[in-house]
Amino acid sequence: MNYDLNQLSKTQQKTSTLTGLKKLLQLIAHEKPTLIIAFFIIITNSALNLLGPLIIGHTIDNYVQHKDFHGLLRNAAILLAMYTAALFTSYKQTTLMGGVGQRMLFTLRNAIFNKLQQLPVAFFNQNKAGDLISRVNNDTDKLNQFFSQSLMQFIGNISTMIGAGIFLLVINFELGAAALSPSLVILFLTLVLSPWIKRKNAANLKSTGGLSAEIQESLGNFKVIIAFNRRDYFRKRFQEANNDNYKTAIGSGLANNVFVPVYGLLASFAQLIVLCFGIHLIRVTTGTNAFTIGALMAYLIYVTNFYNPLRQLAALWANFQTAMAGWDRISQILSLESNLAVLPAGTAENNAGLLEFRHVHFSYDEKREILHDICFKLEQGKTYALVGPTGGGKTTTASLIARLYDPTKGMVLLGGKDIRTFTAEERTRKIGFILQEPFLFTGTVRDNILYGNELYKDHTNEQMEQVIRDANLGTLLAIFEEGLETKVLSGGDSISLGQKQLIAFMRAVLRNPEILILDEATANIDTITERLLSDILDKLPETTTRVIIAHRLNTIENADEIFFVNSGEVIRAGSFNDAMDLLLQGKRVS
Ligand SMILES: Nc1ncnc2c1ncn2[C@@H]1O[C@H](COP(=O)(O)OP(=O)(O)OP(=O)(O)O)[C@@H](O)[C@H]1O
Repeated sequence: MNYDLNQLSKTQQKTSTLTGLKKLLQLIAHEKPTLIIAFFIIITNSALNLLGPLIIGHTIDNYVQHKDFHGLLRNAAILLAMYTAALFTSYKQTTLMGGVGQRMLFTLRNAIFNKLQQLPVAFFNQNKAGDLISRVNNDTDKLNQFFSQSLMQFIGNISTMIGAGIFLLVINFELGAAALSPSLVILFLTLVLSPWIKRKNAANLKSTGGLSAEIQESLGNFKVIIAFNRRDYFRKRFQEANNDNYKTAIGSGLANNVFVPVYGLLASFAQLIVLCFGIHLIRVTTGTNAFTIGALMAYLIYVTNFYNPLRQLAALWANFQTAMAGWDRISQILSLESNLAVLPAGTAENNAGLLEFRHVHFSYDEKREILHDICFKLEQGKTYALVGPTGGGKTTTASLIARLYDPTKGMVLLGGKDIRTFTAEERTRKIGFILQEPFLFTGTVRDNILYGNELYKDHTNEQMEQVIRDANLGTLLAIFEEGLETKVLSGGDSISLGQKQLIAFMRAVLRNPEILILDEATANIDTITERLLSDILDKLPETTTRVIIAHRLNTIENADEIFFVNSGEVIRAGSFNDAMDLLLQGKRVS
């Protein structure tokens, strides 16, 4: 299954703005009461602002022209009260929507992070961490900016525009229609150019993700870069990514602002129409139908009330398109499903052994099959060794035992049942995997040993030390100067690689798994400590099955059975000497 977010099929990648918006609104469905209150507040705000020009027109015609100072003062007081109320509603709306935006950001980041936790290893093989970080941080923030700052302005501006439009048409239909006609050009341009604007913003977000991936890669590998003096190479790669980001940022900036001058021009044009047509109407109309100077003033203000929000909408529309482009990138993650689904529980087969590979085929991608038609069984309590040349497929075989991947064909059975019927919790309780490159989290040795192990989480350090001694791991813990409280930094740079492997070893053994897989788990450990580990392995419960991958043959001397893994085949090597022969000759015995 393809998990590369930057190579998704066109249909997976492209969602229309409307579908995207609908999905997004589902995410904030629980905010409905707040949104409704905010909506009414904004409508009130627009209504208060829209009544202003009517009162001003009325004041000019009835009080200013007749020099009625009392009437003028009364209307001025009404206007002051209305504008103060508008200020209050505007403030209230900002605080309400700011809260919605932040809560949405919080929910969204949680949703993405939870989804990332559910996705299979293949997803992380195919995507760069930097790009994922950019999606979780940068793209969600674009949505937050739109929801907390722009959405209500958006609604407010639209309602002000609609209100102003209605007033313009009701007071004098012909003049109103003439004043509104330039806005049709804007509507047309908006409809035509929106997909282009969204595309430009999507390209910019993608290149920001690429830039973030580049930074992450060079920071994560700084030792290699310094050791090989490859600073120039990474500087060049960063410059290219930065250059790309710069170009796409210019492109999106241009697209986002392309409307602004056009809006300004059309707004001035509309005012000119109102002025000319209005003066003409004042000249030609008389009596009760007379078009007054007050009406013309009100008209000019309504035209401003109509076109100013329209101009602001240009900027808001760009925010909206950026938010939608960000949302597309986020929903690409949210819509992915793990291909490691749990199947309904079935009945266990008899005589299936503890673990069985039944005609298993596997490939990481469509290009090359790594394992071909593999069949073997592992029995309870036995020790198995996987040996073979580098790149032969040992780690891949072990990864399939632990269900980090599913076979592309065939089946892996655990306790006689399809391994896919076990939940992740059940599976990880039964199978412990010490990876070739153990990863440690920032915290202490204790935090890392207890990672994913709920059993001892409430134990005090003294109780934990006793548990560790009982599991024959006391000598390993003694290697750490401050014992359980020894500090560990993410990536584990504060301790040696061998020490990391010891922590990973303790972590796996304390879970007391039915199958313990050690993938080169002693590769970085001195001979004396290695012997310690070997003793600990010997003292594991008799029922524990051990699967050991090792390049150093002395570590597999005591294995009950040795498998030779090479070129997509896993075959029984027979005795230790046969395995030696196979390794030395690079071929198998028949
Ligand atoms: N994530 C991956 N994506 C694509 N191909 C992979 C991936 N991991 C391993 N491979 C390929 O699969 C083949 C088997 O790799 P594997 O890691 O299983 O070998 P190995 O026997 O464990 O090697 P080593 O002794 O060096 O650890 C190799 O050709 C490797 O290039």
